[in-house]
Amino acid sequence: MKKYLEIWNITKTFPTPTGPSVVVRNFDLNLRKGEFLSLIGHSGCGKSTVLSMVAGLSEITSGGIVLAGRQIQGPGPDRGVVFQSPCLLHWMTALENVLLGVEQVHRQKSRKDCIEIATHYLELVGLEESMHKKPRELSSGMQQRVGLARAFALSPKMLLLDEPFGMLDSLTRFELQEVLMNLWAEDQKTALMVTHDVDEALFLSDRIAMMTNGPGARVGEILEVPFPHPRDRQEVLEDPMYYPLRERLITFLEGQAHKEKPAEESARESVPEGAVKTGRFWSALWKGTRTSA
Ligand SMILES: Nc1ncnc2c1ncn2[C@@H]1O[C@H](COP(=O)(O)OP(=O)(O)OP(=O)(O)O)[C@@H](O)[C@H]1O
Repeated sequence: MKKYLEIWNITKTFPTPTGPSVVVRNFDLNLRKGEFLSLIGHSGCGKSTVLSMVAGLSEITSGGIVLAGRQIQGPGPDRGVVFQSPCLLHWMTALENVLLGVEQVHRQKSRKDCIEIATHYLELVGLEESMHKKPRELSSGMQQRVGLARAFALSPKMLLLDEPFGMLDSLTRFELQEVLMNLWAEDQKTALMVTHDVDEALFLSDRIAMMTNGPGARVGEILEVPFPHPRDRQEVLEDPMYYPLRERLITFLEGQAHKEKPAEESARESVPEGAVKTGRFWSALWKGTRTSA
């Protein structure tokens, strides 16, 4: 496989009052150009930590990350990041929020051209009627559409999505999964997404990397998702491969839930106050067929 993103043997240690806490250890993962890969695992295993190292927002303790042949050494416009909350500037309209990044990335382009780019992506996410509204006039789903448009409009080399629909209700989440799929179909951006939702991962991804539980988490297994693009949700759900693939994900995660931590690591694991994550994943998993946090 030709590697576009190479996460090579990374370890991340956080200092804590009771000693260093190793969140991920010897973590390897490669993505090819244009691939959509989801990272799935239990709450607190280190998914967001990995994503923020790729975003350049968190330092790597050891190992390295290379994107398109260049080592990542900090944040940069070559990576568009979408978080759970879009964090829009409240005094600017949707268009101005998108334009801000576009003008910074395309400094050589005229304002008119930049407006065209921003408008194009806002139209793609279905906000042609609302692009002159301010965030407070938009629903949370519409705000996240602006967040997606903003990330794609930067023309980044890759997209990093950290539970982008985690705060939305199911119907809005489905709608936005379609929006993301359409954006991705137009641009074929290499994408790394963190999610708790196995159905979301199966609908959107080419591959799903399953993380072991921390401390010292790494990729335990990788699942190929064979459904052809463009995908239609109903067709995906009716595909005879769908439930066996879903079962494989759940079996892996269930296996991790029952695995004991190595005594040495258990003793060293320390969760600082305020950084504790809840066990939302598993309570949600067994409450219904859908597995989202
Ligand atoms: N700045 C920090 N200092 C110390 N420990 C941290 C810090 N940030 C994260 N951690 C710890 O690292 C571990 C992994 O956190 P992370 O947010 O990456 O997990 P996650 O898999 O994304 O969880 P969730 O699915 O609940 O969002 C957790 O135990 C967390 O408490």
